Amino acid sequence: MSKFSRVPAVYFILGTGNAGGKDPLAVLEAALKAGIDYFQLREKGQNALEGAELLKFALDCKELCRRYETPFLINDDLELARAIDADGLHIGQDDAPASMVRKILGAEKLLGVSVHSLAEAKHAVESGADYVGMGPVFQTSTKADAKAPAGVAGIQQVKDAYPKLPIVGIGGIGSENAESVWKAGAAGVAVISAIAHAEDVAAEVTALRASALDGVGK
Ligand SMILES: Cc1ncc(COP(=O)(O)OP(=O)(O)O)c(N)n1
Ligand SMILES: Cc1ncsc1CCOP(=O)(O)O
Ligand SMILES: [Mg+2]
Repeated sequence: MSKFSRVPAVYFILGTGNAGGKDPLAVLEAALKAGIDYFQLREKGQNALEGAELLKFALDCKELCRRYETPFLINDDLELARAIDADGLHIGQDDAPASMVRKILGAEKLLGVSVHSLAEAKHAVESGADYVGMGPVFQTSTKADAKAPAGVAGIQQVKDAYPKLPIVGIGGIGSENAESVWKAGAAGVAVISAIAHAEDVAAEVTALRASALDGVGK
C-alpha cells in the first residue's frame, strides 16, 4: 500500500480508555467497516495498557486495519511503531524532533506532526511531515492537557501557505460541527469521542464523510 493511497479525511483515533465501556476492538472494527480513512492508536491515561498487553492490543488493531486496508498509525511511541511495523507515527511538539523521527522511521512510513502555528507547520514540513494535525479546534474533554480551543483560523493560514500539505483538524469535532473545518481547508478531521461514543458508530462515520463532501473547502 503506497503511503499516499488515501487522504486522511475521516481519521479515527482510539485508545482503550476512549471506548466508553464498549469493546475497543469492536468499536474499531465498526468504524473500519463504515469506511474510516486512517486509524491512530493513542493509548494514554490512567489505565493505559503497557508492555506485552499494549503490544498485543496494537497487533490486534494492526490486523484489523490490514483487513480493511486502512493505514494504521501509532501515537507518540516510535519504538512501538517500529516493533509492529505500523504504517506510521503521529508526534506532537513535546515528542522527539520530527527530523530525527523521520530518519529512524524511514521515508516510506507516514509521519504526522501536531502544529499550532504557521511557524510550527513550516518546521514540520521541513522535517519531513506527511501531514499536520491542528487543534484543538473546539472544546474537548478527551485530552487532559489540551490547549484552549483555537477555532479554524490557523488551519486556514497554514492552508494558504502550504496548499498541498494535508491538514487534519482535531478536537471536539463531530459530524454536526465539522463543516467549518472543511471550509477552512482541512483535508481531514481527526475524531475520538464523536465516533467512539456514538450510539451508532457507522452512522457517525458516514455523517462525517457526508459533511466532507458537502464542505466548500475540500
Ligand atoms: C491527527 C492528530 N493530530 C493531533 C494530535 C495530538 O497530538 P499531541 O499534540 O502530541 O497530543 P497527544 O495526542 O499525544 O496527547 C493527534 N494525536 N493526532
Ligand atoms: C488528541 C487531541 N489533540 C488535540 S484535541 C485531542 C482530543 C480529541 O478528542 P475528541 O475528538 O474526543 O475531542
Ligand atoms: Mg503526542
